[in-house]
Amino acid sequence: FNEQNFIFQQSKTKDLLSPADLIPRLEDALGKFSRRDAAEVLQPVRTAVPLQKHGGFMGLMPTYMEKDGVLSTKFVCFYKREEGSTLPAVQATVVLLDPEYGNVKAVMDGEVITAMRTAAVSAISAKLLMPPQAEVLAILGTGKQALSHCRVFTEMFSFKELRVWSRTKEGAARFIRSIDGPVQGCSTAEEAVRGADVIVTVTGSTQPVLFGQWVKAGAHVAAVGACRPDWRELDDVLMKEAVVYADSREGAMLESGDVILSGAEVFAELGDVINGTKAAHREKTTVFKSLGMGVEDAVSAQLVFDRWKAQAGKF
Ligand SMILES: NC(=O)c1ccc[n+]([C@@H]2O[C@H](COP(=O)([O-])OP(=O)(O)OC[C@H]3O[C@@H](n4cnc5c(N)ncnc54)[C@H](O)[C@@H]3O)[C@@H](O)[C@H]2O)c1
Ligand SMILES: O=C(O)[C@@H]1CCCCN1
Repeated sequence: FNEQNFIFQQSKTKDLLSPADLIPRLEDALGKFSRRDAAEVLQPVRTAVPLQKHGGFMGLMPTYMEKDGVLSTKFVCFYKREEGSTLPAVQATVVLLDPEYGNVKAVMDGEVITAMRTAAVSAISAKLLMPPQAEVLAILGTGKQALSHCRVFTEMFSFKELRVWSRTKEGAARFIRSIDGPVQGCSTAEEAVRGADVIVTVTGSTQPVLFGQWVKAGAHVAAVGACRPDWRELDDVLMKEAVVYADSREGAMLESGDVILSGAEVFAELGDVINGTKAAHREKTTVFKSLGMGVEDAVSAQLVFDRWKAQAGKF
């Protein structure tokens, strides 16, 4: 393994991935995961190794899809960042292997994959769970995930109004400069979410930033941050009032402070809704608790690899 072509840097993954191509593959992968058929998807809950000295974790996210012949793992480091910090909260690398021989097929920058697949899965949750005729989208947080969610959600849906909130003025200003199209910067999270039909929480917060009393009945919340058992983004009121969906039930029970500490029940996985085995309660307030799964990285990395092979006329 020393051929340069097999290292996919950020610019390459960016060129080769698009939400339109990725979304059907992610829907298929979420459905397969929820069937718990070991020949379709083997994906243990992520192993998180604490990096105590640096306020972070290294997550290992292996996945094997026997029928599809896909074997991969992501290494992801994520950190609790203090206000004003300009360091990234998340850094990731995805390794794609040959399941028959165990050799490495490709090493890919994981930043674009993580940003796009996470936003695409949130968009799938909104497609399934948001109220009909949703008009207002609110995003809490203005980092990388906020930008990718904004891109994917505006590509997939036609909201009439987009609002954003950041804990810092600079964060909101940077976000507003980075995107095309109108967006309303809000000075409080409450102002951003009051009356919103869809709310995306993409902050590095470890305390609730979204409170049930602000959320319109019937709204859909895609909750993407707070991925440790003692970290929160949502309060108990919201967790208890909403119908809660997760990407992985086991993941949510082990990793999500919002689920564990509120005592809320996970009603279904997104894959159960895709498979038609659980209902999509669009008429109720819904929360999709996203923690991120290796199988999402596996199909994204495979897509990058397939597109590259097709372009390069390889094999
Ligand atoms: N579910 C998933 O699959 C998945 C994937 C990637 C990232 N994440 C999580 O999403 C979150 C955002 O990731 P990112 O890559 O966009 O990070 P980022 O560092 O680019 O952005 C983080 C944003 O959160 C804000 N923030 C940080 N602490 C806050 C606080 N205490 N209160 C309010 N806002 C705060 C920052 O100002 C910034 O706007 C992180 O929690 C990350 O762990 C989840
Ligand atoms: O699935 C992921 O890639 C992310 C990384 C950061 C923490 C939460 N999960």
